[in-house]
Amino acid sequence: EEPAPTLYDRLGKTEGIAKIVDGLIANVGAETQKPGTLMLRSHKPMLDAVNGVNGGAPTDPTRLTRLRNNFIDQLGEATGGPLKYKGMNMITAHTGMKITHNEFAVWREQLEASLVSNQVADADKVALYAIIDKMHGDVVNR
Ligand code: HEM
Repeated sequence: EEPAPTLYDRLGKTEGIAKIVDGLIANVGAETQKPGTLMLRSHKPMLDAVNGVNGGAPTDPTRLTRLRNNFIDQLGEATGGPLKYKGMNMITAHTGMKITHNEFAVWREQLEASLVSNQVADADKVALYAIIDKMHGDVVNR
């Protein structure tokens, strides 16, 4: 008998998780362009490194790609897939950003919009949010 599909399988394996992460990144990127947005503050150092400042050369053009690939690995591992997260732990990755609960909530709305556009089933969203929300304390107020 076949083993029950894991959350990793139900999300569409690495390809499905990559689409979710790319949707999140696109949504957060669009959010950082809005006037008065909460999301620019925490993301500005990374965006400056990727885009360069005042027409200057980027100092770290692959920084966002590394975050993307690390996030895919992290979710691919945490949902029961064969991927292995090799990035920083969540406390270290977010220390110094002083992310507020409110900023976390906006980021979570960007994730929600990606889950909706990728047609993730409600039960799978609940399972994914259980993973995400467990990390709230490691990400917020660091
Ligand atoms: C549970 C929720 C979250 C998870 C799972 C998560 C995951 C990650 C991961 C895997 C990295 C890359 C670490 C590395 O490359 O070693 C990262 C970096 C980052 N996170 Fe998060 N994150 C979360 C919430 C947030 C929130 C709410 C914000 C801001 C509103 C945020 C902003 C950032 C930024 C700006 C970086 C890039 C660091 C840099 O390269 O400068 N994260 N996050």
